[in-house]
Amino acid sequence: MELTKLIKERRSVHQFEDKPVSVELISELLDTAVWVPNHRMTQPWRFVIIQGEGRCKLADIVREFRAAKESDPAKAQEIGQKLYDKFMSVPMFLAVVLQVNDNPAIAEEDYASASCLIHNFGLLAWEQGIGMVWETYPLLQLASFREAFGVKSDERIIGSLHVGYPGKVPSPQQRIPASERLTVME
Ligand SMILES: Cc1cc2nc3c(=O)[nH]c(=O)nc-3n(C[C@H](O)[C@H](O)[C@H](O)COP(=O)(O)O)c2cc1C
Repeated sequence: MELTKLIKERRSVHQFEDKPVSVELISELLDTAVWVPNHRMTQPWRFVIIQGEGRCKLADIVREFRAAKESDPAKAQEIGQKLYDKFMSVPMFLAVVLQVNDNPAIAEEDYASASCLIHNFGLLAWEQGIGMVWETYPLLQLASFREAFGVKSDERIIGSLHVGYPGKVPSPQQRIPASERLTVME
């Protein structure tokens, strides 16, 4: 697909077909996605995929986490179950894990570089007919959620990517043209 079209037509996908995604394909796409600019070439990332039955553990954690916020047990059960079902409807969870750098300047550069990587991956996936959404929900800081992905204490999950074949593609949200925000100085 032409790059301009790919960039403009990619959407964040929230609803997926009940169809597995090939780990081999995702691994190949990630091998391409890592060709990002990366100051100091720290390459601080790694990736963890949870799919299939493995999703039950995540869905359980989410159900418990959300239900604990409700005082009414019936409401807790209902909302918790809704989230459980939502998580089970995601074919693949792909956590992007960064080694935390103690130097704030390097940590910021690392995050910038990893963001490029995630967008690369989103575009490459879209080209293959696969959708994703980059999720940054508070669960990323939850000990049980981090444990489920095998994240170590000096690591950070910067995104839980929900990946799958789109069940529904959202309408585009219009962008303000950059030309309206452009200042040229001579
Ligand atoms: C750093 C970052 C974090 C995001 N976190 C979430 C999130 O937690 N939940 C969500 O639904 N979408 C999240 N998104 C996706 C945006 O909501 C989405 O990109 C935006 O609505 C524009 O839609 P589009 O990607 O389809 O153009 C995130 C995007 C970025 C770049």
